[in-house]
Parts: sequence; structure tokens; C-alpha cells
Amino acid sequence: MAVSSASTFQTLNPTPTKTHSELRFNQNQLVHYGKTTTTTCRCRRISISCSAEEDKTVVIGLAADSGCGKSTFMRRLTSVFGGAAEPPKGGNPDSNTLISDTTTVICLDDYHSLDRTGRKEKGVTALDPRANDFDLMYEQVKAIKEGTAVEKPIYNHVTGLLDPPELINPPKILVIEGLHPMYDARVRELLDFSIYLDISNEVKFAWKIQRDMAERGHSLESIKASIEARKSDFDAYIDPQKQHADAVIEVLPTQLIPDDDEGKVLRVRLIMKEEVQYFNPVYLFDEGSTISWIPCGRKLTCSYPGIKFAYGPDTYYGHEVSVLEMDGQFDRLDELIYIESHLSNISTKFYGEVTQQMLKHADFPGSNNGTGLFQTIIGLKIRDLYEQITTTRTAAPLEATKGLRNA
Ligand SMILES: Nc1ncnc2c1ncn2[C@@H]1O[C@H](COP(=O)(O)OP(=O)(O)OP(=O)(O)O)[C@@H](O)[C@H]1O
Ligand SMILES: O=C(CO)[C@H](O)[C@H](O)COP(=O)(O)O
Repeated sequence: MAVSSASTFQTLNPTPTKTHSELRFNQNQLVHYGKTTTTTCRCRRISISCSAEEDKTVVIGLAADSGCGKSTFMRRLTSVFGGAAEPPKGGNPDSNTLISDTTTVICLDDYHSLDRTGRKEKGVTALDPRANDFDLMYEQVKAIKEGTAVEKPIYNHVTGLLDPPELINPPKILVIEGLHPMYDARVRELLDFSIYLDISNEVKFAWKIQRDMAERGHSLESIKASIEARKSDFDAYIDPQKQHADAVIEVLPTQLIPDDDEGKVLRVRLIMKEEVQYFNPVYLFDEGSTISWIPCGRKLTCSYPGIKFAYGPDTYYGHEVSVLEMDGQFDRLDELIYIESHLSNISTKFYGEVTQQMLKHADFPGSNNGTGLFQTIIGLKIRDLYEQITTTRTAAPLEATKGLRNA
């Protein structure tokens, strides 16, 4: 198989592609110096086989309903690896893809097989599996994981149409984010780690109102109607994916304010599966114990209603899990270091890295509560997982060579 610089490739078919069957036919045909060839491999060292184990892309899945904080989470995650994430240079301005040095984030909306009109005609929502092409999703994520570039379709959220495809080169880390990363068993199998953002209905409603009314000019009635229209498909197809996730960030109304209906103070639970390869759950004070902690005092400023942490073992859809919980919000982010110093297994590279990341993005939604804190921690855990996977892969051939030498 040819090994070439991906930057010399162009898409073969720049004209609008209407259906995914055409796309599937074209997906691996790329033009290289005017010649048609099949696919390319990413090789980080010169003259190695394309199928080198250590070159494989690590794949992360992030599932959530629309407007539940996926983009914010992605910004926190890519920041952990350094460098800014940007849409593909010179490509479709409405591309949903974000590329940084280490990560490529693709939005699974790009695998909608029905455009906006098509969905309307057939009376299905975007959450319905019949509006999505899981065969193509599987083929392309698998190809990228194996080091092969693909031409991925683009769903244009501005026009509601399927645009001509864009070239996706295999990155070090591929994040697939959207409605269905864990829906199809074949795609699920490709994930090295998976996260589900579980936003309770009350909170989802409050966030949607805030964004769609304030920023997009929608009416309260239309927001209610759109949530209602999606509800049954959300329950049938999106929500069940959380049982497959390695980590779930659950966002609930606070329990610190009786009958709170403002939805500003949040109770956030980080549910972490035990026995996941390369992932050691975070713990508070003492691993495996059950703890309730009100940290407000001399080292942490808290105004009403205060802050409460909890930690302990539990079961979640039949799986053993550890749960770390934070209810309330921080008054002063710089004091977060006090909380950080009581958490273990947070995969930081230096003392205070969580606090530093949170301060760096103090303006992101959720920076003063458990959503920002747990998203940041999961970002650090993903970096650690990536480093462990790549170290294991590079060590394996060395071990094999040693074995041969000693034989
Ligand atoms: N942790 C948070 N705390 C408070 N509000 C939040 C939080 N996360 C997201 N939001 C609100 O939800 C809105 C949507 O967030 P974001 O764009 O990250 O979600 P998304 O899942 O990527 O949305 P979409 O899929 O619709 O693009 C934000 O503009 C903000 O109003
Ligand atoms: O649930 C969604 C995921 O983001 C969108 O509603 C879906 O992709 C359809 O998009 P649009 O409303 O732009 O046609």
C-alpha cells in the first residue's frame, strides 16, 4: 500500500454527493499526483509498515443529545492536549469537524442519511436510526482506526443538506461525538473509551431556553415543542446508550435548595466503570470507601447554598462503578486546588493541573460547577489512556524482538 503525505491528496469527486451509496463507492478513492489510488496510511515514522500497531488511532466516543454540552466538553478535551482545534483548512465553512495537532473531532450528524427535507417527508427525527447510515459510520471509523484516510460526508446544519464529503486523515486520537456513538454494536466495539453526557430533562430544558431563546431567538413554545417532538426517540435510541459508556457525567438539579426551580445550581455525578482497561476511576480521600464531604470552611469560600461532595461504590446497569458527586458551585476557581489536592487518580502531570485547566477556561459554561470539573478530569484521563495505549503498543514489538534474540 502506498505511504504518502496526506497533504498531497485531494478529493476525487468535488461535486455534491447526494446519497451515501455514492459516497461509499467513492470513499477510498483519492487523487495522488493526478493518479487514482486507494486510501493512504498515516505513518509517524519513516519506512514502517502501514499496519504498524503503534500507528493505530485511539478512538473515543462521546454521546449526548443536542445542546447538552458536547462542544464545550470537546473544547476542554482538546485544550488538555494543547493547540487550538479548528475546522479543516480551506474546506467547507460549514464543516462540523475540528482538527488539532493530536485530535480530530468528527460529528456523527455527518452520517445522517436523510437530509432535513427527507426526514420531514418520512416523518422521522434525526435521532431515529433510520435517518442515519450506521454501515458507513462503521466502515469509516474502522478505516480511520486502522490508519486509512476516508472521505466523510458533511451534514450542513445551515442548509439542512448533505454536502460533498471532506477528507479525514487518521489522527492520533479520533473523537466521534453526537447522538449515536454507542448505538451500533460494531461502532461501539471500535471505541477505546466512551462517555455519555446525561443531562436531566429539567436541566436540558433550562440550557436550551438559555441558548435557543437568548442566542437564537426561538420562542419558549417552539423550544418546548422541539423537546417534546424528540422525547420518545430520545428515550428509545439515545438514552439507552449510557449503559455502554465507560464514564457517564450525570447532571441533575441541586439537592441543596429545596424545590429549586431555577436550575442554576447543579448536582453532577461522575459515574466511572470499574475494570476498564487503561482507566482507573478517580477517588476522594480513600479508594472504595463511602464519603460525604462539605469542603466549605477556611480553605474554600462558599456562598449559599454551599458545596457538597460525595464518593462511593455503586452499581449502574449491572456494572460495578465508582461515583464521585459534586452539588453546588465554586465562588473562587483559584481555590479549586483545595478540592484537587483531595482527589486521587486524576492523571495530572503536575500538582494543580486540574485547577490550571479550569482557570484557563473560566468563561466556558459549567466552569463553576461539577460539569466543568468532571469534564476536565475526564479530559486528563483520556490523555492518560492514550499515553498508556501508545506506550503498550511501542513496547510490544520491543518485547517481541527481545524474545527472538533470547530464543
Ligand atoms: N456545563 C454547562 N453549564 C451550563 N450551561 C451549559 C453547560 N454546557 C452547555 N451549556 C449550555 O448549553 C448550550 C449548548 O452547549 P454546547 O454547544 O456545548 O452543546 P452541544 O451538545 O455541542 O450542542 P449542539 O449539539 O446543539 O451543537 C451552551 O450554549 C450553554 O448555554
Ligand atoms: O439532534 C441533532 C444533532 O445535533 C440535530 O437536531 C440534527 O443533526 C438535525 O440538525 P438540524 O436541526 O440542523 O437539521
